[in-house]
Amino acid sequence: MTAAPEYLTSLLASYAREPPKTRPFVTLTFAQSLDGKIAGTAGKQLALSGHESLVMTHWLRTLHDAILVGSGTALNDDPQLNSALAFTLAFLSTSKRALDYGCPQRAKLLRNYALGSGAGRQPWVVSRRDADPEWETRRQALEKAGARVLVLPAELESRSSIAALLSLLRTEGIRSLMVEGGAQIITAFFGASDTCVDTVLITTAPVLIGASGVSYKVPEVRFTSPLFFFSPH
Ligand SMILES: NC(=O)C1=CN([C@@H]2O[C@H](COP(=O)(O)OP(=O)(O)OC[C@H]3O[C@@H](n4cnc5c(N)ncnc54)[C@H](OP(=O)(O)O)[C@@H]3O)[C@@H](O)[C@H]2O)C=CC1
Ligand SMILES: Nc1nc(O)c(N)c(N[C@@H]2O[C@H](COP(=O)(O)O)[C@@H](O)[C@H]2O)n1
Repeated sequence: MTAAPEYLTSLLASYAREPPKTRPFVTLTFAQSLDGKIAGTAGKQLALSGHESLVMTHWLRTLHDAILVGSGTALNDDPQLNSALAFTLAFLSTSKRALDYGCPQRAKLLRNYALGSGAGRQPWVVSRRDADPEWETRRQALEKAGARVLVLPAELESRSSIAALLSLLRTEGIRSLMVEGGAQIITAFFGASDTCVDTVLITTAPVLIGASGVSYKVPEVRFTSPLFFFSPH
């Protein structure tokens, strides 16, 4: 397929407009089981999406300026976040733990970038500055390995972490953001007090995982954006 499917381009048609001044357009999208689990016991990565859904996810990656995952997902899954179809740009997290993601032998995002073959763009890591001297050492190591570390500016510290993060990304020229997870990040976006999600797209797989699986929460149902479910998987 050489062009994105019409159902996705029409879903995201409004993203062609100028995004809000304080944030990019945001698509929250992930795959879950019938009992609402996004991963197995102890975070075991699960292939919940089937072929059709993965094609959709890869197209979605090409239709956004950037992809966000939490440091938990980055460290647990070591994802590629690229696409069989085009380039993507990735963010990892908003905190210090993500600075552990600095070993190019292990980190697929850094390896993709280092290959310079068009397989991936430079990963960005968003972090809060930390007084611990170790923070600076880890920042330098991660940048040496090929990432760009963005530090949340002090003036944004008083805002909720999601609003501050989105504001920073907008300032950096990101007009559309695809948020893939994991559980804490999904919960934080569902729970953010400011409206910050434009589209929610959930793939539901016809499987049950059980109580030991990883699940997200919807802290309060104040969410007004339309929900889309992708069931054929
Ligand atoms: N099925 C699917 O579609 C997907 C499944 N997954 C699964 O999800 C699991 C990982 O989920 P989880 O462990 O919850 O990790 P997350 O990927 O949600 O990352 C959690 C980390 O993100 C940072 N974070 C969380 N909330 C905020 C916030 N409000 N502001 C700033 N930073 C925040 C923190 O980083 P720090 O600790 O560094 O401060 C936190 O530890 C994995 O098992 C993975 O396989 C992941 C993506 C998609
Ligand atoms: N759409 C979707 N379906 C699933 O079944 C999944 N497990 C995920 N996980 C997300 O995709 C990342 C892995 O991507 P790569 O294949 O390495 O590019 C993983 O980290 C989750 O963000 N997504």
